[in-house]
Amino acid sequence: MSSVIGLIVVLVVVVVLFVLRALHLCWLSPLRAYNELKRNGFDGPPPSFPLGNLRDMAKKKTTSITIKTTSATNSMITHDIHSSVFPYFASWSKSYGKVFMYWLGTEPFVYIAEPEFLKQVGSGILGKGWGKPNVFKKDRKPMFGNGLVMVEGDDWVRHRRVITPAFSPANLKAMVDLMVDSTTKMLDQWSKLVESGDPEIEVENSLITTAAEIIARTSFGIDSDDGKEVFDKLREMQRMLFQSHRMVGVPYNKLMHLKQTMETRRLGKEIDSLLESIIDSRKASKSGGSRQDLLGLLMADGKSNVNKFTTTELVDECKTFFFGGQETTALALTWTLLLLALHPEWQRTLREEIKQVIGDDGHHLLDYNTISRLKKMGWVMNEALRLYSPAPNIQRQTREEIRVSGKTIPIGTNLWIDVVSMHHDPELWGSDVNEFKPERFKDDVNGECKHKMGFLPFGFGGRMCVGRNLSTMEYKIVLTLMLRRFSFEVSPNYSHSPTSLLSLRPVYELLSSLFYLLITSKLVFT
Ligand code: HEM
Repeated sequence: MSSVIGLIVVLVVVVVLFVLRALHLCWLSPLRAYNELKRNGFDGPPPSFPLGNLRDMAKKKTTSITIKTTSATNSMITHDIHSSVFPYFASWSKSYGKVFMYWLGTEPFVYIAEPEFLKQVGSGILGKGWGKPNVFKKDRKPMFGNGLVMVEGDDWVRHRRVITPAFSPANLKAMVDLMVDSTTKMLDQWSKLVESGDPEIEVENSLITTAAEIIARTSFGIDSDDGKEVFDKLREMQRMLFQSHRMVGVPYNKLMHLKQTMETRRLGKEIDSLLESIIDSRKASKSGGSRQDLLGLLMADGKSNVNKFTTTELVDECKTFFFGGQETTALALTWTLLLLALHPEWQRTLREEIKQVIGDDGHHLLDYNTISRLKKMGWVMNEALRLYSPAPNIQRQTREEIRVSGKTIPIGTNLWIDVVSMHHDPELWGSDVNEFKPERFKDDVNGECKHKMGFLPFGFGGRMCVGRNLSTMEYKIVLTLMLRRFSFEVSPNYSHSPTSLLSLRPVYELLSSLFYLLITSKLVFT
């Protein structure tokens, strides 16, 4: 009898504790954050409990897709994309300005599309002083774990110190031949398509596959088959994690999407064990961790044990680079091809530059130093990254109280920096903001943006993208090889509907692997 009473008491205590915790999580803590931000002058759309502003966001997104999806008539393709990629932010900005508060479930976010405000928020904060929103860290754990994108504090310093040398000029130079090799393989397949009389190419998919192969070979020294399995599973996971109906920020949302949560966990475990076996076979191989590619540097013990990565850390970094290393660069190239297809005069300009700098007879080798002389291609890359930034937003969490323009941002506040908005703001770029004009970058690395923090394709401060030199080199090599062999037009089958699925992609929803940017290609050099 007494044991039954004991059990009941334990159960009651557990239930009471659960209810108290849920109350704290769902009600008291958000309410305190809301009041604190309000007191400090942050306004925004009124949240409802427990969805915050999610319902309104979903509604605005659906309306924008119905309205904005356009067919491929060139004149109908607009680069004025902010209101279709982030319709809720575009709409709220009209009422609350460029800095306001909004809610993902019970998680408050300060939205920032004002470069001067961002400059002041970031001044004096070192890379290790920034946090990443806990809500995303938890949600995206199977994808990035505690890799460089998510890690914080002294651990971030340690990871960044070990990883940075992998992108040294000497290491980048050694990657050129592998990049040329993988790209040539892709272009030979394109040639076959053109010769078969079906010149329509699924550009995004082609480029993602090639970029994936490049990162697998250059950073991990593994062949494309091993890499492909990891990439396929990572993409599947991305599709699950970023489906729009998920309710990130709503307490216990994983219980509402149990099947999806279990599936994501399963994929995460499979990816981890695939990567562990790649790491193990690398350890067992003769060259082991002494190779100077990314995996070699991660595996090297360092002079002391201070820099040594645990197996879990190694796996998390591999996932981070497998994902970060291919998706963004491939999307930068995909968007560039769309822009060049719409602007044949720029295809001609770049071809002329390639001819002058590298030669067009195929005998001049592409190398690291020559590529850096492709200046106009650099302007085109910047302009493509401005109009269609593959990383459409940057997220942070404050780890100290910050005072800006008389407002206090409390510790633990989530920040959402809207890169697409800043890159499309006429107040920063002028009335031609939505036009493709690479010459903006001719004499100014910031494209004559009125504020230095208004152009952020690779992020800012100490946490700026560690792979930017690699991706610039890869971009120039792949584009050079493509332009030497093909010219591009927009296919009538292309539907312009850019969307944010972590990265900025050409089509709405990654429902299947068949949503690609379609471009008609013609062989120009035989
Ligand atoms: C066009 C190509 C690329 C774009 C637009 C891009 C964009 C970005 C942005 C905006 C950030 C800052 C994120 C933040 O502050 O939260 C970032 C960070 C990062 N990127 Fe890239 N990236 C590109 C290519 C690459 C490549 C090729 C790699 C790896 C091979 C890479 C690996 C990373 C990593 C590891 C970080 C985290 C750095 C840190 O927090 O210390 N990225 N990237």
